[in-house]
Amino acid sequence: MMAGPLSDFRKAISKLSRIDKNSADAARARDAVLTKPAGALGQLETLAIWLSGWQGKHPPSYDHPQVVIFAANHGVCDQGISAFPQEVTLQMVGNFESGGAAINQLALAFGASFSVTSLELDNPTKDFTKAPAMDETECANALSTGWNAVDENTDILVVGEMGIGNTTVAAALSAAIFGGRGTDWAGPGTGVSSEGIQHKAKVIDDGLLRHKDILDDPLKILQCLGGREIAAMVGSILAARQKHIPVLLDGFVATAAAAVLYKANPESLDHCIAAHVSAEPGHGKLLKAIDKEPLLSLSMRLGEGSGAALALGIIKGAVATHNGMASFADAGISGEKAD
Ligand SMILES: Cc1cc2ncn([C@H]3O[C@H](COP(=O)(O)O)[C@@H](O)[C@H]3O)c2cc1C
Ligand SMILES: O=C(O)c1cccnc1
Repeated sequence: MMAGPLSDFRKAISKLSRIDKNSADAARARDAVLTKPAGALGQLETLAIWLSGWQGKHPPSYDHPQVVIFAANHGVCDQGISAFPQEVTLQMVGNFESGGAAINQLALAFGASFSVTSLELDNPTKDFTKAPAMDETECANALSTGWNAVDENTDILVVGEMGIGNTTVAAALSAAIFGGRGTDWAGPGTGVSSEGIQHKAKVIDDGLLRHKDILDDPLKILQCLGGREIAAMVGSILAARQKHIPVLLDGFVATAAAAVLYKANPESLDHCIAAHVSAEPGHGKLLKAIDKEPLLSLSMRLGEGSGAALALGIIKGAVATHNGMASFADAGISGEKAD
């Protein structure tokens, strides 16, 4: 094993916690006796069983849902790859702090705690077409920030981001991890034109070429082509795994963070559900590559954890029905007729 700033994270990825089969079995057994035809609550049933297994307890809980979002700036914005200027990242952090963003309202609607963590907004990462975006220590620090943001008593975690330029970064990571060129993964993001998308694709190709020698190492891909908020999301998803906390994945950018872990160890996302598929065209493709079916498809394309926060409502419904419904025996209702 390579020593160095990233080695603790490499170790964590190679020693993942496992699902608690006893809790999942207990949930499956209770699900089978609830007052409904078998399977009639569809994915709400499988979600309750999945939650129990990954929370490592039965019944599953929805007492402390947590939304964590991370904000950072990207040197690759110098290449003119976003419809918005970089200062919007800081301005939106102000909006998150005063409760005015979409994610604030969604977290509030589903009773989740909310925090935003800024990662050196006045010190963008390096332009990945010219140099590694981060050095190993910077990348490890961002991973640690994400790791430490996850509360011990969280029962379901949403991770999200704010960082002008980060759909270009997510597309570069996707291409580095799963192959293809910039045109396969670049999309409009905040709203660049079709020429803008072509330009993004070229910038991504330049980055892939510059870093061609490290493309077999997912954490080096993160360091060279990623960003601080994306590394922080990687750290949070990994911390959640070690703390037995299931995770809802958001859009293209959050899923690109998750894909770094998938590339390192495909089992590392078993505690994660894809909450939605974003309208950003690369996202559906990326979900297929990590073998995840999204719960929702609502043409959202915001980031901030917004699609994942919306899916908290589904998780809340799954826990409420699983934990609160009567069994056939309790309610004195006749079971299914024998053939
Ligand atoms: C006002 C505003 C609020 C946002 N909230 C999330 N994003 C999203 O858009 C950005 C990525 O798009 P691109 O790669 O095209 O820059 C990220 O900050 C992402 O979180 C926003 C973008 C804007 C402009
Ligand atoms: O799907 C996303 O994560 C996304 C899409 C557009 C802009 N920002 C984020």
